Amino acid sequence: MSLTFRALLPERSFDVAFDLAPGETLAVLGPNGAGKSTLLTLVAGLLAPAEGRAELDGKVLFDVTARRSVLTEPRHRGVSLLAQEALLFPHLTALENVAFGPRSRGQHRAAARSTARDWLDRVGMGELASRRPSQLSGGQAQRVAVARALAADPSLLLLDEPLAALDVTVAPALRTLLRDVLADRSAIIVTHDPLDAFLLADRVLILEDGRIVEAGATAHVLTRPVTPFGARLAGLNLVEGQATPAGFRAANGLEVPLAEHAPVGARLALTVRPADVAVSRRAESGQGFSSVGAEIDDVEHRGDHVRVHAAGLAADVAPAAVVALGMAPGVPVFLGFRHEDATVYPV
Ligand SMILES: Nc1ncnc2c1ncn2[C@@H]1O[C@H](COP(=O)(O)OP(=O)(O)OP(=O)(O)O)[C@@H](O)[C@H]1O
Repeated sequence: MSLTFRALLPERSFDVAFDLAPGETLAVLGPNGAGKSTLLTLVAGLLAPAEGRAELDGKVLFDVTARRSVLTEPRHRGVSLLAQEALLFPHLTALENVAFGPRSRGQHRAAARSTARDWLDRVGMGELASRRPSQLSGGQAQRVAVARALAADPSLLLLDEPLAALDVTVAPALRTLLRDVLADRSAIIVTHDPLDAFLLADRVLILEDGRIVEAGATAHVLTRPVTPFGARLAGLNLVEGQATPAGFRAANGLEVPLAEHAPVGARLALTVRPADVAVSRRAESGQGFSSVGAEIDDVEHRGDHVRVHAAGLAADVAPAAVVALGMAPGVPVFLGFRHEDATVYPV
């Protein structure tokens, strides 16, 4: 199956277009209010765009212009939605919940129950098939919900933060299950968790204010982010700057020679891992090393290290170094890194 999607919804400042290749899993990320849920509900048919067109495997999901409005009913779209909460029918058993989809698509009772049993086995819930949702844990109920979504044999699976409501002890096993069922399936997963994007998605779409600000193969976005959100996702410092005759120069005064020529004035991005940024009390720029001076904005404890923020950069240092250098907000320091640890690329 393949999806083409373009939709405009001015009252939510939503204007998004993308395609999905057969078997591809797309992760949609972005800050709160970016339009992630809006995208899913438009595909699922719970919301109509002001304008746009979407096709799934040649079937029109919606086709809306100023003059006509074609909207396929949600249940005829070939799309299943897996939400944050399992949302099972409370009065039905796990088996009956999963059989509901095949049954309403016209399968006979026995065939629908057999399909349901197969899916419950696949998600590791075969033995609890006769339980009602109130007798299941959150993780077990979500497994049943996965089985229910897939038993309907959707062309496209939509996942809305499917692991967000689960305990951290249960989420990894369900993530593994999703990785397995998504492997050869077309899916769109909305998530706040970068790990879901790393482990489940082939491609990433980052939305901000109802627009796509970054898109590409997951590995590409994680190594060459161009937005602050993308950089946070990738766990990298992102410094924007431009090409000068001397190399890369950022607004904070940071200068780095360029390995490859870039036309003067070209917009560039520099990324460097916080673990590769060193903090010192004296300027140490020189051979193969650049630094920039600033007062510390914030010092944040993070498990086995401390993250120091200054000059728009984050540096991860050992707790002992924080004490030795007397690092605290307002203290002047220099943050620097070796050129070989930084990546500079055009934006
Ligand atoms: N039911 C609604 N009616 C009107 N506007 C809405 C409605 N739901 C969301 N919006 C608006 O649409 C925009 C996109 O919201 P949406 O819920 O799609 O964002 P999101 O990326 O899913 O956010 P979150 O991460 O908080 O779930 C926001 O400006 C929001 O205020």
